[in-house]
Amino acid sequence: MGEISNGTPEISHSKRLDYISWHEYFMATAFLAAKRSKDPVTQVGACIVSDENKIVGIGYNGMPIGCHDDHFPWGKEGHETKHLYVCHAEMNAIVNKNCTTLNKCRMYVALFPCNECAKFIIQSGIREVIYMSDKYAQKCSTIASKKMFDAAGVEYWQYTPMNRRLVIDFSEIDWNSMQQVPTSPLKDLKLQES
Ligand SMILES: O=c1ccn([C@H]2C[C@H](O)[C@@H](COP(=O)(O)O)O2)c(=O)[nH]1
Ligand SMILES: [Zn+2]
Repeated sequence: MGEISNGTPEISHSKRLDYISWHEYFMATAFLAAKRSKDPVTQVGACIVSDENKIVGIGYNGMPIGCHDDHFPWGKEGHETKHLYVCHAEMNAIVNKNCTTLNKCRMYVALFPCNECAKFIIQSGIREVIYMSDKYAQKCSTIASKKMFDAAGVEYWQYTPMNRRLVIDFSEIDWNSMQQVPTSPLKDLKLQES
């Protein structure tokens, strides 16, 4: 929005062109979820999307309900490791689903799913997996995942972002332009109270 000479904001009648794509939106949502992870090494987020581009499930890697983040291990060495306890992002996204079926859905995920998650993905009906990192491509679990996806007909492909950076800077938000304009004294009063 620009400004015309008398100080009145100029409203554009054509649509914005710098909006993000569906892929960017859903992958960014997966990465936003990953920011909730307490894992010091690998933070994973997953976002499940219906064939109508509606988000139907989100998850990140974290300890199970009731297993406090501060009472369970986050290390990788020794007998007591995080791997015994952490719920994977994909599994959490699937169990968090807010619809009856995930048939024909796709999953956006920060890391290529392990073999256990691949089983969940296949059984849930998800048909496509879009991932960013394949850092464990050489591990048996990743090789097994790909073998199962190929056999089950689940498509998977690595996402390459169009934009290198996607920033949400709260300090840049123009709060004045987002405030509701009071229309009546009653509404004005309600706004002041809240
Ligand atoms: O399919 C997967 C595989 C792994 N995760 C989680 C589980 C752990 O919290 C980390 C992996 O930790 P490393 O230190 O990199 O071994 O990622 C997942 O959510 N989904
Ligand atoms: Zn997994």
